[in-house]
Amino acid sequence: MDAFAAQSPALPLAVALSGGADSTALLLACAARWPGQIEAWHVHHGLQAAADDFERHCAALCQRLGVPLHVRRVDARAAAGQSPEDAARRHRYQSFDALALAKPAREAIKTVVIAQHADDQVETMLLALSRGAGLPGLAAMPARWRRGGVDYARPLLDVPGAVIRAWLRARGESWVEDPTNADERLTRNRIRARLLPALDAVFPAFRATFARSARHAAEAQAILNEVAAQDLAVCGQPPRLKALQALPAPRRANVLRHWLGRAHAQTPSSAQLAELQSQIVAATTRGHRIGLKVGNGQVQRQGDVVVWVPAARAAEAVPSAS
Ligand SMILES: Nc1ncnc2c1ncn2[C@@H]1O[C@H](COP(=O)(O)OP(=O)(O)OP(=O)(O)O)[C@@H](O)[C@H]1O
Repeated sequence: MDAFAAQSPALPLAVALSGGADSTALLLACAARWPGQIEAWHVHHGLQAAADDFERHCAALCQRLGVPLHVRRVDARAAAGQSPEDAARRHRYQSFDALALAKPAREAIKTVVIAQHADDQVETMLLALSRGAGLPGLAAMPARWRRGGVDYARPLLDVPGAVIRAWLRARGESWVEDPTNADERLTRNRIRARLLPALDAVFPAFRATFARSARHAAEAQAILNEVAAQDLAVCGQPPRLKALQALPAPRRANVLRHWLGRAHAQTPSSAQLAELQSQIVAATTRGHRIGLKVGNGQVQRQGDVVVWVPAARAAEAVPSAS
């Protein structure tokens, strides 16, 4: 299991250690490969009774390996309308940001490694497909990205989960089993328990082929982002109505999505984008208004341009037309 064969990460490196099988294996592999250059980061979510077991396992493992362990405690309870997994992930990355900042520059961690594997990637793609996601969703999890001046990597992304567990067992290593993994009320767990065995039976190479599709989707999305940036430069910010009307429909959708995402952190649904497109195309005279609720605000026409205004200001200006 040489997860770093393709590219050596910048050191020193932190392993995001949950105490589960995958990150336990990743820590063991990293500590053997780069002794003295590794530390472990553990986030105590405080969500389940098992959280203390996870922390104890991490502490014992790190002590045995001589790896410094940094633990952060968070209250990762989900806000209204937020899934518990999303809340935990958000708190986790905020903790990683804080841990990355906690060091003086000369000792700064250069790379953080996360232990998601090939099965996790397939599950993420299937979840995206089930929601009718576009390319960004189908691209699933990137193998590398940058956040807060630190490189993040998922070196196990091509390794099947069963290979990781077999590797641990062969070494007599233990880990903590997350009790929620068996809970089939969670869609991801149903996918793991029911769909992956079926896929294995029909398409034995599905992990590799799905991963290839995810990479194709990520590459195609990168090109679409470039085209959108170029089109937005031509349309201006906020975009001019006439310039938007001159674009073919798929490129107009692409640039609108890009503009709303980058400039306003809003993600329109497919239905909203289709409605916005028809309002833009129909606005051929000065008198035509545009008004459509998107996220927590509204897209409106202001003279020659299209703007997005937050809900409070939208209410003052134009009555909602959506
Ligand atoms: N509490 C945590 N503290 C630090 N890192 C975490 C924590 N939870 C998850 N991670 C990191 O994020 C990755 C994905 O988390 P996820 O919850 O999807 O998997 P997991 O089942 O906990 O994985 P693992 O088998 O490694 O524990 C983990 O492999 C680990 O690298």
